[in-house]
Amino acid sequence: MLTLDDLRISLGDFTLRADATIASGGVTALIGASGSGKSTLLAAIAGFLAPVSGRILIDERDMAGIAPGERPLSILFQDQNLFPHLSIARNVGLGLRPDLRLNETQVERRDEVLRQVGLAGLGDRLPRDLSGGQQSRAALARALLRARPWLLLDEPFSALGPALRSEMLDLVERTARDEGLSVLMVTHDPEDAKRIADRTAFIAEGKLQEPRPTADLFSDPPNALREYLGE
Ligand SMILES: Nc1ncnc2c1ncn2[C@@H]1O[C@H](COP(=O)(O)OP(=O)(O)OP(=O)(O)O)[C@@H](O)[C@H]1O
Repeated sequence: MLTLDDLRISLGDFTLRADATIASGGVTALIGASGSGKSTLLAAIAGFLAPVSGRILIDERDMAGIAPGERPLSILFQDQNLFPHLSIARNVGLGLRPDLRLNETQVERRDEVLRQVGLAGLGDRLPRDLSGGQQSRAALARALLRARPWLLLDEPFSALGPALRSEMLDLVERTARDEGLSVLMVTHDPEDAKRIADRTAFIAEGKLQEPRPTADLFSDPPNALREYLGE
């Protein structure tokens, strides 16, 4: 469980408040307009931005003072997920060992995850020799190998066309379920949430609302969400 306990985060003039609980397991979407604070909230959960007040607890452990790399999560961004000078196999292997000294079992595990995301046989290529969708798959493979209980997605697939984006979302959902991960996914697109999110939390007017089952939220949206959806 991810608990945002009376949390207040500031970035310049912008302040976001969050007092909500995000259940473990499955996919939770964070939806809101551009500039509503979705990335800011993810940055705080990942440890890149210290809260002004309040607490972030992951599985009951207070994250205060815990460095980003030590938190029980992986995060994928839209850009800069892969090192351009390292092969795909090496980029992905970093998820297991930052010094890349993989033993035989780890090499097998790496190759298994490459297969799982549909990149078998492409490990020797450099990122620039893969398509955008394949690069997204490699970044996802590395996050999967890190095997942290939470996976945070900050619109990593938004540069992909609609068909590829849906394919990646389905892959995330499937692998997250197979691996027992909890996913927190930022999106500005209600269709992404409806596609894979069990629960959706809406951010508006500087505040995160408590997550609700996705179908319920969209069938009976609060006023601010209705406005956002243009209904
Ligand atoms: N480095 C910064 N300094 C000051 N204010 C910032 C900074 N980065 C973002 N902001 C402001 O913080 C607010 C929240 O931004 P954030 O990027 O979290 O929104 P978002 O919901 O993720 O938007 P988008 O969907 O466009 O990515 C915005 O009003 C933005 O202008």
